[in-house]
Amino acid sequence: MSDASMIIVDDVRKTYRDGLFRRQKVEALKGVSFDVKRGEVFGLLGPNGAGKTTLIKILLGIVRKTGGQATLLGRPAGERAGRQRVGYLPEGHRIPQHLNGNTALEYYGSLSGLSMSQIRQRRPESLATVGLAEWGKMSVKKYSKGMLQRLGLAQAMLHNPDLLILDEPTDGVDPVGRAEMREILAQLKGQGKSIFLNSHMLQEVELVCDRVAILHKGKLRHVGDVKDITTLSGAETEFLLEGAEETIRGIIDKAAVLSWSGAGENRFQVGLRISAQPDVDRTVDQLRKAGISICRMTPRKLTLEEAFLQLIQTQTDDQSGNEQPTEITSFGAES
Ligand SMILES: Nc1ncnc2c1ncn2[C@@H]1O[C@H](COP(=O)(O)OP(=O)(O)OP(=O)(O)O)[C@@H](O)[C@H]1O
Repeated sequence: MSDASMIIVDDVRKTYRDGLFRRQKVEALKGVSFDVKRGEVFGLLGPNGAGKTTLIKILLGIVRKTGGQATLLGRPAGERAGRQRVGYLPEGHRIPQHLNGNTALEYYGSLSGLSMSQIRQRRPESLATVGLAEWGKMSVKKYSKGMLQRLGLAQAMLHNPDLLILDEPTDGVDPVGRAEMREILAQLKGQGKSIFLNSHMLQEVELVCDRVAILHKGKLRHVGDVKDITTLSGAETEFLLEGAEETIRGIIDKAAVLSWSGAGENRFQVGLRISAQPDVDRTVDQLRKAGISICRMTPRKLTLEEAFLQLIQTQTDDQSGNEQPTEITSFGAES
C-alpha cells in the first residue's frame, strides 16, 4: 500500500459479543482490506447490517477492532494524531435546536478542541463552502434537512481536515439538497480533500465517487473504479435487427434476452445481457451469417445500482463459500 493512502484497512475483523453473558457472537467484519488514496472520493456501500458503520467507527477509534490493521493518515486508527486531521459527519446527527448556524459551529468546534478565536476565524469560510454564509444567525429550527446536513459538513470541515468521513451525508435530503451536496463534495475534492463516504444512495455515489468498496455480511465483495463496475459483464447490448423473427430467435441465447419489441415490419429491438466482446462478436457473426441485418447496436452501461444488486444477488446465491472479493476483471462472471 502506498504512502499516498489516507486510509488503509488490512484484514480488519470485528466480532461483537451480545446477549446474556455476552455469549452471542456477531461477526460484523470478517477480514476486510482496501485503501483510500489521497485526493479521491471513495464510497463504502453495502446493504443494512453489512458492517459499514462498524468500519467507520473502528477508523475513528470509537469501536475497537478484534483483529487486523487499520491506519488513518499513516497513524494507527483511533490515535489522536491521525484523528485530528479528519472531519467526521456522523449518520443522523442532531444539532441542538436552541443553536443557530454560528453557535452550532462554536459548540462543535470547541468539542473538537478548537479555541474560540480559531472557530471565529474559520467559521465564515466553512459556512460559505456549504452555501450557508447568509444563514449563520438563523436558528437551526428554520433549516431544511439539506441545510442541516450542510451545516453538519461545515462542522466537519471547521478545522480544515485533509480527510472527510461522511456517514450517510444525504440521508433524508431531497433531490435539490442532494445535488447541492454533490456540488460541495466536488468542490472539496477540487481543493485536494480526500472523502470517504458511506451511503445508501447509489445514484449519488455513482455521480460523486471515484472508487467504491462493496461490503456484504461483513465481507468485502468488490473494490474498484465506479466506471469499471458499470461497464463490466452483465451489462446490456441493444440491437435493432431486420429479418425473420424465427431466425433471430433461433440464434440469440434465450437466457440473455432482457427485452424484445417490434419496430416495424420484420424489425425488432432486442436487448441482450451481453457485453463481453467475444460474446458480442459471436452473436453478430451468427446473425450476419443467417442474413439478418444489424441496423443498430448500442452497448448500455449498468447503473451502479444495477451492478450492486447483481453483485449482492450473485453472492447471496453463492454456496461455494468463496471468501474472496471479486476482481475487477471477473465482476459479474463469478458465481
Ligand atoms: N454494538 C453492537 N453490538 C452487537 N452487534 C452490533 C453492534 N453494532 C452493530 N452490530 C451488528 O453488526 C452488524 C453490522 O452492523 P453495522 O451497523 O456496522 O452495519 P451497517 O452496514 O452500518 O448497517 P446500516 O446500513 O443499517 O447502518 C449488524 O449485524 C449489527 O446488528
